[in-house]
Amino acid sequence: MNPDTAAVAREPERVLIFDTTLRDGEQSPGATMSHAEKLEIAELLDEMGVDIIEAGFPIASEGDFAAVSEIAKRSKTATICGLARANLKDIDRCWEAVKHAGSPRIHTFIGTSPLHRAIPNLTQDEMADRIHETVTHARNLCDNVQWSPMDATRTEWDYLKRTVEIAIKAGATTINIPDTVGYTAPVESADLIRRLIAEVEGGEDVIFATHCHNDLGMATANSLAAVEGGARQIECTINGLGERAGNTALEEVVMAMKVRGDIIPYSTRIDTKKIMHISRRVATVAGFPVQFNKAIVGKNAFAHESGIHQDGMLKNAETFEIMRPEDVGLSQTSLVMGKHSGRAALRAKLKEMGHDVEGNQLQDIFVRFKALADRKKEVYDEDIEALVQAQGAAEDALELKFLRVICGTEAPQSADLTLTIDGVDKQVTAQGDGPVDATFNAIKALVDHSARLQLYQVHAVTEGTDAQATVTVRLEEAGRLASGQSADTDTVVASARAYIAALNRLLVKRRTTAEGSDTRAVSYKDTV
Ligand SMILES: CC(=O)SCCNC(=O)CCNC(=O)[C@H](O)C(C)(C)COP(=O)(O)OP(=O)(O)OC[C@H]1O[C@@H](n2cnc3c(N)ncnc32)[C@H](O)[C@@H]1OP(=O)(O)O
Ligand SMILES: CC(C)C(=O)C(=O)O
Ligand SMILES: [Mg+2]
Repeated sequence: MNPDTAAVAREPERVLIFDTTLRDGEQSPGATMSHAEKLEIAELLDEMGVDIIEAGFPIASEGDFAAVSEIAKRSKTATICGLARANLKDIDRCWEAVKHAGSPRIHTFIGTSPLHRAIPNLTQDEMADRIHETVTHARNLCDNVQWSPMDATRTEWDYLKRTVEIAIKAGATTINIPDTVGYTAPVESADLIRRLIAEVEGGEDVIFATHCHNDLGMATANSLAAVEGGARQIECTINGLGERAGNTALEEVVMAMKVRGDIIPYSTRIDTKKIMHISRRVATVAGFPVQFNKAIVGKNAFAHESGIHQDGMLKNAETFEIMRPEDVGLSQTSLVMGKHSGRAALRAKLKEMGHDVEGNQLQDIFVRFKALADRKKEVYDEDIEALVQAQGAAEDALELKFLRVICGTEAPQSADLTLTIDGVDKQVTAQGDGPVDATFNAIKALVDHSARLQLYQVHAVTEGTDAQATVTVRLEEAGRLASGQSADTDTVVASARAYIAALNRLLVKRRTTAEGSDTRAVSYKDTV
């Protein structure tokens, strides 16, 4: 008895996890992985507790052969499997690669449905003979042989039954039932496996496996239904990588069995805490980013933005989460700050960032946070820090009321500015060499001063074209330095606010200077 058959015989409720990220996953257009990347992913799969790793298709290329051989040599506990077509040359090549593993497996297949039988142009009898010959050959090389009738779910029942019986008699130890084109549905998936186990001669002596594709978005449901029908091996890939719409996602079936053990009472050997890391590695090396709302591993799978959800999460995480993020290897749930967030989440976020704010101060930051969130998709920690730092501007003598800048290829650029100066609105239009220069000239036109611009610095604090720009301005006047900082999705607005903040500080410094000898340094112009 090979180790996989023995494991299922020992524990009837055990489901073997067969990962084919490196074979079917790599067949996704553009997902090719390098030799070193394949070794890394195989090592992670082995450490995570995957039972069988389908490492490649050894006849396909020298590179595939080398990767499967090396993965076999390095394997620790996982069975290492290679794919082979229904011919002796493919099977020999496959065995040459997998034989180095502590536990090797040969997986051979042929398309049994009418559409697939037409490709090699074989009659049913000729194909039956081919299956007998190739599975016998594989079994003479290896005691762990998997056979797959490709496109099983579109194969006539009588012919499927006949071919499965031939494969079992020839020595196959696992019979995989592929839903190659993602055509089946859960009820049918369960019934097919149940019927095969009940009606196929020798059906109770082999492991039945399910290999689903996601063309109709039912791969996970179909795989779990097959298990319900008696399958004890699920074939899957990390992140659901694979041909067309992909294969069954490993993380989905494993977590479904873990979370809903009450109605899906099967177990796996997977260390689920390793899921997130391997998901990210596969996404990176395959160059296939995970969609944000992908179950289990998507960026938003444990993220909450709406105020009611965030409030509930802060009170009891179980209100809106059925899994603990730690169970899949995430450190914590993320409260995403955005236009749907409320005060409870903002207070918690500020506290996490070291700002214990309540009452009016919280309200003030909340109002500006909402205004920012209306203009920006996501408000990051750095954005909130910038809001906290910019607090207190309301008490300043100078306040930006309105700014419109005309800029583009035709110089000169001009700024139309209204400042509230000690409660009175003053307006001016000024020109300059670029939008920022025009804006600063407009400020100077309203607030006459002799301060020198010592520093003007712009940083995009977060990513994307809607990122907030943080602008820092430092002014120097009669040996006194004053800095201002502001953040806004509009760089020119942030520049104006930072300049005005620096001027406000300069005013305060001037007022607190004992002699008051340079009161002329900053004065307001009566421009209307
Ligand atoms: C559903 C699945 O995922 S099946 C696996 C699909 N994966 C891949 O195809 C990836 C690796 N494939 C390859 O690198 C290449 O296709 C190779 C090396 C296997 C074969 O390359 P080529 O010899 O140039 O053949 P080509 O790819 O053009 O056509 C496939 C051949 O395999 C035959 N074939 C396909 N499946 C089987 C099978 N299970 N058993 C026997 N022959 C098969 C086809 O009939 C065709 O044969 P023909 O050339 O005599 O008409
Ligand atoms: C090779 C087989 C098992 C396959 O990937 C499929 O049928 O989808
Ligand atoms: Mg497949």
